[in-house]
Amino acid sequence: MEEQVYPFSSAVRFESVTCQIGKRKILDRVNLTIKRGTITGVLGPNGAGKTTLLSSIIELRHPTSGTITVFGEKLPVRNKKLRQKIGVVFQETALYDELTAFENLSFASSLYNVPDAKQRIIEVLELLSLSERAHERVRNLSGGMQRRVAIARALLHAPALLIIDEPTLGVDVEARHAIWSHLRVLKSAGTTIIVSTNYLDEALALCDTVAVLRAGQLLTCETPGALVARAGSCLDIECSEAAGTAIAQALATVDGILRINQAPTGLSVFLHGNTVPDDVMRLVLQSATINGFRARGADLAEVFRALEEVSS
Ligand SMILES: Nc1ncnc2c1ncn2[C@@H]1O[C@H](COP(=O)(O)OP(=O)(O)OP(=O)(O)O)[C@@H](O)[C@H]1O
Repeated sequence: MEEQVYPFSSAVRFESVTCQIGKRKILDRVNLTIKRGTITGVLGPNGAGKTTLLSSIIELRHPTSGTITVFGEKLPVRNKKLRQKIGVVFQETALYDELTAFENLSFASSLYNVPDAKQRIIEVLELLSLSERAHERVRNLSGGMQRRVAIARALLHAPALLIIDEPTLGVDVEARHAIWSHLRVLKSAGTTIIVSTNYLDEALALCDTVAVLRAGQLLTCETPGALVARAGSCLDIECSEAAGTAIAQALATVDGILRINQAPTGLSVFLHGNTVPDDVMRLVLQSATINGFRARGADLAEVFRALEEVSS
């Protein structure tokens, strides 16, 4: 894929980056530019290479070939200055369960020599809406709150770039929204954020740009809206197999229909972003009797299928 060129200066730039283990390419000639002050989602199924991509920015993985530039410095770098600009939250929160949120942050700030630590801890707890629970043991906090404590810890040294592997993995819906909202606030304060995710709704809700990885290859890098528009919206129609065949025939030549997937229990009709579902439903009802239908956005698997159709 052609590299996306942005008018703004970049926080991170991957140029033809390949990470190979044995014969296997975990990342395969990835070209990607991440703008400063944006939230970029790295989206892909399990094993796509998301964690490897994030780890390579902090030099836990080293490319076999290609170049990674972070805030203008080419990796590998030998000074600690660059590392101090980056905060990282990986899937394991690695908090001390028996310590309070405040004590966890206090311990971390002593390790990283955070200046004016107490004040900064109060600030980050406030930022993540954790002040009221600051003196409770971490093991008594919900999964979502523990995740927020981990994010607070990564922010202690006020990093310009925050990298989070699966920010809302295993947290409930309410906590997901709270985390997204905190990340948006951080972005508006100028922090560049990179998150990996398996969830399309997370990418839609949170990200300015989505880099889609599959088997180590960057399939595309675009806005979440553009990504979803590729797969369009979908009408799931419940009907008999015979009715499904009749509907598929009736819709075969209709403009604005991307594709039709037929199954014995009905069919899924994928519509172009501009197509009005009600117009299509009128044609459906004229051509056969159905048991029911629902309109929905495309899911991640369908977005991948749409991308595969373009690249094949
Ligand atoms: N050290 C290693 N040795 C061999 N294979 C590895 C190693 N590290 C990663 N892999 C493989 O590389 C692929 C990409 O791994 P990675 O963890 O980057 O994917 P991911 O997209 O983050 O997956 P997940 O969503 O499951 O976290 C996987 O198939 C993984 O098994």
